[in-house]
Amino acid sequence: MKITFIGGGNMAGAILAGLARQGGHVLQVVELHEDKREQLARDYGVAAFGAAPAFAADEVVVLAVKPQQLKAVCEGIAGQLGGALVLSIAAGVRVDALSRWLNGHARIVRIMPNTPAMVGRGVSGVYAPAGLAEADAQTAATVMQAVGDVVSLQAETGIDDVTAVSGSGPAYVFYFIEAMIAGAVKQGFDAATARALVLGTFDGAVELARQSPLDVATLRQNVTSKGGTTERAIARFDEEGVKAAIAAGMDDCRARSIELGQLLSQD
Ligand SMILES: NC(=O)C1=CN([C@@H]2O[C@H](COP(=O)(O)OP(=O)(O)OC[C@H]3O[C@@H](n4cnc5c(N)ncnc54)[C@H](OP(=O)(O)O)[C@@H]3O)[C@@H](O)[C@H]2O)C=CC1
Ligand SMILES: O=C(O)[C@@H]1CCC=N1
Repeated sequence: MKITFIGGGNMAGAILAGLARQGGHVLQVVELHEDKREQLARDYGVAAFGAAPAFAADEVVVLAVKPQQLKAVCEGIAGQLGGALVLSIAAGVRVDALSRWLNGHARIVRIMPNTPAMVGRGVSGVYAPAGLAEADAQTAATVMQAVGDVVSLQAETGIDDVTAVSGSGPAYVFYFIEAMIAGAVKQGFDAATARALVLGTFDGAVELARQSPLDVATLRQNVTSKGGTTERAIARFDEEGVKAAIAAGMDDCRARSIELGQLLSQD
């Protein structure tokens, strides 16, 4: 497949890394910054341009700029799309706006990926509008399956939901990891040992949750001896409202996705 990314930032780089590792694709990127173009060409062997080339109907164009930049980008490439399949990974911006900015183009799929795509462990929500050819929906899923798991979404609002869970989710996990590393350093460990202890704990706990027939609440209870040490830690987390704060943060994330859609999909 010939796949061109418009925007060569964090998320495009993560997906390109996964696609390059899979091999078998012609990969291109259009990116404003020369240093990023050079790095992407060096790291993943992609052809990197400062301006969009002309596309053809058997190509895939991935819109990977910030939502606020999308209208200008779409209007800039509308005349040279050549009927290509367009995948948008931008938060918020809806298919109807994309189609309008792309002169009525209808081959559009929305995707909400996440950065673990970089190591082939991404999770993506994919929304293909009703009326889109099944083959196009399948192509979008196939591109994202190259870098991880794919969840098909029946409604466009599902993109907002996925954003709050897995799209932004890696940041929540890194936030928790940061907090635990800081806590380990406070216990007296040097930074490298703290990192090894914490990442090892995350790896092991996730793998155990995957492999165990038990649900995660039971796995947590199994660590928590009556009258023991974990009980104290969890009691403090509950007292401080950690679970409620996480749920509220996810609600706010989803609300921002909807808000971005409303703000940016109007023109
Ligand atoms: N980061 C993430 O974890 C995720 C991001 N997304 C979505 O992916 C999209 C990209 O996000 P992210 O990679 O983080 O953003 P970045 O800002 O890292 O990447 C976008 C890149 O595109 C460049 N750019 C801007 N305008 C153009 C243009 N006209 N032509 C070519 N390149 C251009 C930007 O330059 P400049 O910096 O100068 O503007 C920047 O280098 C967003 O819409 C976001 O919602 C979705 C899921 C997860
Ligand atoms: O923070 C953002 O807006 C993007 C979308 C999902 C993850 N990063």
